[in-house]
Amino acid sequence: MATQADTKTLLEVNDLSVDYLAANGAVHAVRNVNFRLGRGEILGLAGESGCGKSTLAYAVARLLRPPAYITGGEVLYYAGARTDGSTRLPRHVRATDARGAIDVLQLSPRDLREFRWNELSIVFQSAMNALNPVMTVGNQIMDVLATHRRNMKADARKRRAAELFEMVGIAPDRLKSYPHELSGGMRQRAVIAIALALQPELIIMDEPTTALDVVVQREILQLISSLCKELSTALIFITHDLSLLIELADNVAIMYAGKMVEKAKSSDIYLHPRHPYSYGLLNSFPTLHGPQRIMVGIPGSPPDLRTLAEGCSFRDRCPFAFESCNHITPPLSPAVRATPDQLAACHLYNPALSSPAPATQDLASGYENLAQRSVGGSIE
Ligand SMILES: Nc1ncnc2c1ncn2[C@@H]1O[C@H](COP(=O)(O)OP(=O)(O)OP(=O)(O)O)[C@@H](O)[C@H]1O
Repeated sequence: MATQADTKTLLEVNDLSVDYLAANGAVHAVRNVNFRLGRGEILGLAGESGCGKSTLAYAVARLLRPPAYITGGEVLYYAGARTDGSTRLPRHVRATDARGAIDVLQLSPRDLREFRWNELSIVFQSAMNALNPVMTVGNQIMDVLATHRRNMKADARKRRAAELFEMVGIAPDRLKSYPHELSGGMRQRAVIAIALALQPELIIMDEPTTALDVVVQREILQLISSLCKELSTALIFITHDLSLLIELADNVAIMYAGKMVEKAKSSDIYLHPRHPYSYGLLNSFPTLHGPQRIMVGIPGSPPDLRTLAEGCSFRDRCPFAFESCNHITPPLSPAVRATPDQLAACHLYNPALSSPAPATQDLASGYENLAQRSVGGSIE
């Protein structure tokens, strides 16, 4: 748990759970998730569709609406002073608990607004289509500044808008353009400029580039990650492009059935994924660099999130599942000694239940055997 002395932690999520209360039963979309995000850290969230990535990201920003309900846990935010010594939150919002944290889930609606605008920016999947079509993009940026930086004079707002456009690689004379006069890539860059306008400490991006072609997607994501590095802004981002995620994020968290099943440095996940699901996911994408692997998809599909029992949720699709996986839920914990920061929720790394821990090659062989059995028509 972070303490006041731990100045590197920006966000700490403890035991967070979210349900969607649907007519046919509660969907347990996020289940007891724990993670910590450092200042300026880029964390990529990956996992198949429906595994709870967006729900987790929106829960952290407290953006969920019914039928979604946060059923447990806490989201702690360590505001701290910025590198320039300033702090933007009003004094009463900064009021901290003994650990020096703001409990985001307990903020009043007014304080939450202050928190969101000053500390956090969110870029949604279709953000570039959410720009106001009857207002120039320049005026949209200046509007944000006028509303939230009341002391800023009109000239300074103009200068700041031009500076932001330059930062995201658009010529400042395009500030006079209306959204329809900009290409998709430029509109997305304008959205990023707006997200950066108030110098947030944390940006959350949910598939920010899905509507763009792959070349522009890559450019935009590279721009986002280099700006975050330059400005020491922390970023949580979700994209289906796992190879890009690994390239741009410092750390990657893999989600499955509402749980975080692996979290590690990008390079560790890439070179030696520990959780069989992470291995399967990585292997579903062709890679240009790094170790050659035979591509084998993960058989089956994710479980119904309304009827989850104890045990590992991945067991029915896992080539390595054994007895304990059926009834003991594996905790997210260090997998092997060589990479202590690499956490995996898998019994294969628990010496009390299974030994020895598998190497990446063993994971590969397990999937290959499964594929061969499947081709031979003998898969159970
Ligand atoms: N309004 C809703 N009512 C009921 N269930 C929902 C609702 N919204 C999402 N869910 C369910 O919650 C689970 C998690 O969804 P979520 O969108 O967070 O996953 P995701 O990993 O972000 O998926 P994607 O990559 O497709 O965006 C899914 O099973 C989904 O069907």
